[in-house]
Amino acid sequence: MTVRVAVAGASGYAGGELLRLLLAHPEVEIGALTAGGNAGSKLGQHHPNLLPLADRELTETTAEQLRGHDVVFLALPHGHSAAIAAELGEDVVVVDCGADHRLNDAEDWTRWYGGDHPGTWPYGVPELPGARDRLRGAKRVAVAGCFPTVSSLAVVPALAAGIVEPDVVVTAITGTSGAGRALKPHLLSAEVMGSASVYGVGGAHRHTPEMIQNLSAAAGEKAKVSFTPVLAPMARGILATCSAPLRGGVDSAAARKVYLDAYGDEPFVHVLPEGAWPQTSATLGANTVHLQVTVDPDAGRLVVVGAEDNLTKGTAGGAVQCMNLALGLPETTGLPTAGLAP
Ligand SMILES: NC(=O)C1=CN([C@@H]2O[C@H](COP(=O)(O)OP(=O)(O)OC[C@H]3O[C@@H](n4cnc5c(N)ncnc54)[C@H](OP(=O)(O)O)[C@@H]3O)[C@@H](O)[C@H]2O)C=CC1
Ligand SMILES: CC(=O)N[C@@H](CCC(=O)OP(=O)(O)O)C(=O)O
Repeated sequence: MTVRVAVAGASGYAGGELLRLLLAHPEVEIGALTAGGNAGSKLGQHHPNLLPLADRELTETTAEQLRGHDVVFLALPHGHSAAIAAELGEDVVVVDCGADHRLNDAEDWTRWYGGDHPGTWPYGVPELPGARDRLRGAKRVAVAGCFPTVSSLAVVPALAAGIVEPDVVVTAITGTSGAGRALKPHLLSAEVMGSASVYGVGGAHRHTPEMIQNLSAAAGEKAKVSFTPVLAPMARGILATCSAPLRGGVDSAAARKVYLDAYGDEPFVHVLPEGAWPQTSATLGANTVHLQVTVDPDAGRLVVVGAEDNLTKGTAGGAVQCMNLALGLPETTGLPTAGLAP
């Protein structure tokens, strides 16, 4: 089976990571690569690491360029995917790395992103309850946000098992590539190096409703989420520390069993051996989430720590995993589980 694939937004960080993974995918042939203002330039100018594609020219992001492929990945800023997808036809698999089709609730969309809700597509975290069935054979996929991917995977098993209250605190340290590669003063090296800073504090980050959506579905009731992102001087990686009040007398061993039962058969979500704690470096470039769970008996809280590479499992790896499911390929095809550490 040869799957012809196009990538829109190929000059960006998510597009570059998609291409790195697609180059190693045995069933994929890489077709059109498109961009915005950088259309007309060579891919190698933007991603010198992608040597086999260095001489490929970036074209304009139009439906005309993207048509004629089996799969189209959209790695564009929010708000661009609905119009392009509508022009591509129903038989093409469209995998959207942006936020446009993640939220179920039209009011949530308007509140957090503005404008009319572009509609909801199957949600691209296969390991969440019921998601895999919706992704198999899907023609449209909404890849999850990077923070919701790791924090939902960290908390959903406990909520589904009813061992915690649906009142969750998430503090997640992130590298700067999460913000994309467009120039922004607060991401200059002089601002970021040697410093850690918070942003989107007090429930102001747009990933909060996406987390609430995932956690409420697992809990069977409306969940509360207090989310604080922390920018750290690293290029890639997210380390999310999540906690929630315990229900009943759950100890660390019982909590650990909940997670091993939930993820024991998952190829990409790994519960670390007892006493080992996740570190971002172990997940870099890998389509993995590393988790560890414990109970803080004095605080009466469950504490779960998760690590991922925001560009791999948090975007492009998750996107390729969903493409595999949509096409009926083995879900793990072409996806690394070995990270780049140190
Ligand atoms: N970075 C991350 O960790 C994650 C990103 N995502 C999502 O992936 C998408 C891409 O993000 P990211 O790669 O980080 O962003 P970048 O800013 O790095 O890349 C954006 C890409 O979109 C292109 N582009 C920008 N404006 C337009 C336009 N008007 N028309 C056509 N193409 C355009 C850019 O082309 P040009 O170079 O020509 O400007 C570039 O190729 C976003 O929706 C983001 O939210 C999701 C999860 C995590
Ligand atoms: C460091 C940094 O700025 N990170 C981004 C991550 C968002 C992201 O990449 O996800 P979306 O697909 O929802 O845009 C942020 O916090 O907005």
